[in-house]
Amino acid sequence: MIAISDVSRAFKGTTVLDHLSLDIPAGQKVALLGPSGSGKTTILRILMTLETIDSGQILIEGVPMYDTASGTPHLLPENRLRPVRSRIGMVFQHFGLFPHLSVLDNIAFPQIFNGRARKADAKARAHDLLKTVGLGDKAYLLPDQLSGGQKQRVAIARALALQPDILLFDEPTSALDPQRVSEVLDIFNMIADTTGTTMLLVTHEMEFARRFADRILFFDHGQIVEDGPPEIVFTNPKDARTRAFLGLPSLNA
Ligand SMILES: Nc1ncnc2c1ncn2[C@@H]1O[C@H](COP(=O)(O)OP(=O)(O)OP(=O)(O)O)[C@@H](O)[C@H]1O
Repeated sequence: MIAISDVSRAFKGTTVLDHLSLDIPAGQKVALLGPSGSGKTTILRILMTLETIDSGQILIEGVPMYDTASGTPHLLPENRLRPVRSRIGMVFQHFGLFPHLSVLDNIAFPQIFNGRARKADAKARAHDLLKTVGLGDKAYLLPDQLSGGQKQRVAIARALALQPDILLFDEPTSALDPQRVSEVLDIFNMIADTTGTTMLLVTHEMEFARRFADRILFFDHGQIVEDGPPEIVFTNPKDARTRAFLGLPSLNA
């Protein structure tokens, strides 16, 4: 369970997240949609502790990320954050693979670096994960020898290697052609079905969101203005901003 309570964040005086509250139960598949600059990526970066909050609190499985005793939230020290952080993995838009390491080592390295596995076990697990994402025969290639869709799958396998409870994706399909998009969708659904991982995805692709998510959050100016299952949010949203974004007529028209 992710519990985001009354979180605000401003950059240079501009509010990017505005008293945002949101609970995400374990195992949910959530797509974050909305106009550019509405705060979608910022919330993922905050969950990854790549960014901090100005006010509010975030709990991951009941464990706080911030000390709020002084009134201002301070990120907890590294040793206390580690159990929270180890539950969350992120797949970045441009994959973030190490170009000089083989595909196999890209997946094995974080496990070794994080002290999760010895070299031989990490490599064995990397082989298994490569098979899972359909790249069993690409283990010894370098990332640059793969297509965009294949790199994306390696990045997913690498995130899965650390067995996160929560996986975050920032525009996972933006670098892919339509056929690859559908392959990635299949893999996402397979991960959700077989591991029960909570998945949060920022995307501009409505069709991908519709086919992937069981919950759609529509952001506007750092607030959630629509929250519901895809069959409702895409066909009959309540909020005027969501309707305008989706090209639907106003309810008052
Ligand atoms: N570290 C930062 N420093 C200054 N401004 C930032 C920083 N991070 C984000 N912003 C600004 O905050 C706003 C929200 O950014 P964010 O990336 O969360 O939007 P988004 O909804 O994900 O947009 P997009 O759909 O274009 O990716 C933007 O105006 C962005 O320029």
